[in-house]
Amino acid sequence: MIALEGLTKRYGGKTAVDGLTFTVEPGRVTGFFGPNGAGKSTTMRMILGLDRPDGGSVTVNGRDYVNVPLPMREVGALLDARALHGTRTARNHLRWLAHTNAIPDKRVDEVLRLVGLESVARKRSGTFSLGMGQRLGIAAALLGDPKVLLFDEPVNGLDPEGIKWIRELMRGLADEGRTVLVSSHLMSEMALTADHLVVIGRGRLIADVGMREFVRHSSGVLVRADDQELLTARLIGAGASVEPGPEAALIVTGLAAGEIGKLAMEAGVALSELTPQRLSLEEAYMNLTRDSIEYQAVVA
Ligand SMILES: Nc1ncnc2c1ncn2[C@@H]1O[C@H](COP(=O)(O)OP(=O)(O)OP(=O)(O)O)[C@@H](O)[C@H]1O
Repeated sequence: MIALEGLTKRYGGKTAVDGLTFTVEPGRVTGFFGPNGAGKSTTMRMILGLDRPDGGSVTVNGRDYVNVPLPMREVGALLDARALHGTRTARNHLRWLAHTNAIPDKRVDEVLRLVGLESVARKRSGTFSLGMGQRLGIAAALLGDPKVLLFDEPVNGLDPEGIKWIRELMRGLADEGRTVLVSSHLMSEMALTADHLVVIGRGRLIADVGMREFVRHSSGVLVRADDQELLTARLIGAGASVEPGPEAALIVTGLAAGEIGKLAMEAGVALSELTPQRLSLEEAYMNLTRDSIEYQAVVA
């Protein structure tokens, strides 16, 4: 488990991470979402002890990660797959990492097999494609057989086959009871993998929600009625959320179309439209983060 408590990081006058509190639970894939510059990488670096927080705390399995004697056995991380030293072979790169973390050499061949790099194990990593580099980075993360894994934007620049492979790998790791935190700004992709979502914007927590719940909230029903005021009151009384929709319609979330129809009938309200809508996950995510996007594109 990873636990953040009021975690804060400032760079000069800028607060990159602003009082973040959440936990990342084992046995599931937690998606860590936010627009560019939201503070995802900074948070991950603080989890790994690579950056010092200016406030708050973070623990991994109840301990301060900085004080862990053999860190690779505790936490595996893929931070920047492009930051590879190209002169070593893939196998030697991993052997060196294994050696410094008291991990037996045979584990190197195991992880090379696991990530499908056996046939290029003796090639210099500098000759690797982006996808192969990503696999090597993941092999390094898995080397110490850690219970906690962090992946920062792992699918960036990968082809569909590579993306599918990473998705299945993360799923498998979570199914083995490990804690998996994966950052992305691509909701549609991560929606296929994550069971749980933590969304941040401008360094602050925006949502900490189950994927299923997020999906449920991303759908609504468009309603037009002759007495929208009365219907709105009844809907809210029944626990629904009601927002203004296009052309004076209402968008209702939290109740199914059939339940809305029944409520309207009981209230004596005539409906002229009752249409279930489904926002794409990207749209739902945009709605969540709209106010926190730092650099909005200016449309000429
Ligand atoms: N070393 C640093 N010095 C100064 N500012 C930094 C540093 N690292 C990050 N920042 C700033 O902190 C903020 C958060 O950056 P961070 O890289 O954590 O965001 P992110 O969510 O990972 O974004 P992206 O998806 O673009 O990688 C940004 O405004 C960034 O410019």
